[in-house]
Amino acid sequence: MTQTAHAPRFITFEGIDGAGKSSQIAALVALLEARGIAVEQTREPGGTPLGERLRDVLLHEPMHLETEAMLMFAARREHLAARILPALEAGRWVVSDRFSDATYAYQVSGRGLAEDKFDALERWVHPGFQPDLTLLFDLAPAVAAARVAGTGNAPDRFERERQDFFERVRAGYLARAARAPERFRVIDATRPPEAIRAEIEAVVRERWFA
Ligand SMILES: Nc1ncnc2c1ncn2[C@@H]1O[C@H](COP(=O)(O)OP(=O)(O)OP(=O)(O)O)[C@@H](O)[C@H]1O
Ligand SMILES: Cc1cn([C@H]2C[C@H](O)[C@@H](COP(=O)(O)O)O2)c(=O)[nH]c1=O
Repeated sequence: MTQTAHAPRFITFEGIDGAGKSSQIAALVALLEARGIAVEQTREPGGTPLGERLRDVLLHEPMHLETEAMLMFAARREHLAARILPALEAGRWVVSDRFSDATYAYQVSGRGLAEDKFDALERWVHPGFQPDLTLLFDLAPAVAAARVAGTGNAPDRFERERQDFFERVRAGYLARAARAPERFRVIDATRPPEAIRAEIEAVVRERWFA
């Protein structure tokens, strides 16, 4: 396995559905690996065998909002225990497509989960632990929806939500980013992929390789 001289970092990608995270995650992982850094690429909900089963339920079965929030955090608890924390302890960087900011944006802001219930779950599942860097892909829901439609894939339970839902999710993400500006980098996701890739490379270089 590749060894790294750098302290391992936990980097997350966030944004509404269709924001364009997937290909940028692959580019960042390739960039880090080219520097000799061992990287664990993962996603939420998911990232473990149990988490992937919960993902299937979460993306396709209708359920009560609090059930949805608790299942997101149940999958996350498993993800932390089985994947994220062991990787960081072993010196590997972790790049995750979504983490708890998604629960804040989708369940609290999007669906109206009580904020104190979110806070309690977050404190329970990962007290004092947050990503080192969160790249928030920001764009108008109409643009993101056109991208999702363009993939030709059958939309899941979240992707079928209306535009006003995604307006609230977007606002929730931006509010959370404003409360932790040192952790977040808000990316203008309307730009061409190459411009976004260059910005992410610059952010990572400035923070850890300058
Ligand atoms: N910067 C971009 N400009 C235009 N189209 C893009 C851009 N980035 C990605 N796309 C296209 O938009 C679609 C969605 O991209 P992608 O799957 O990367 O989004 P995502 O954020 O991972 O979505 P989800 O959260 O729904 O999985 C894909 O067809 C992709 O090719
Ligand atoms: C972690 C997390 C995710 N979601 C939603 C957001 C997306 O619509 C799906 C995951 O699909 P993706 O293709 O991997 O983006 O789940 C959520 O509502 N709450 C969460 O905590």
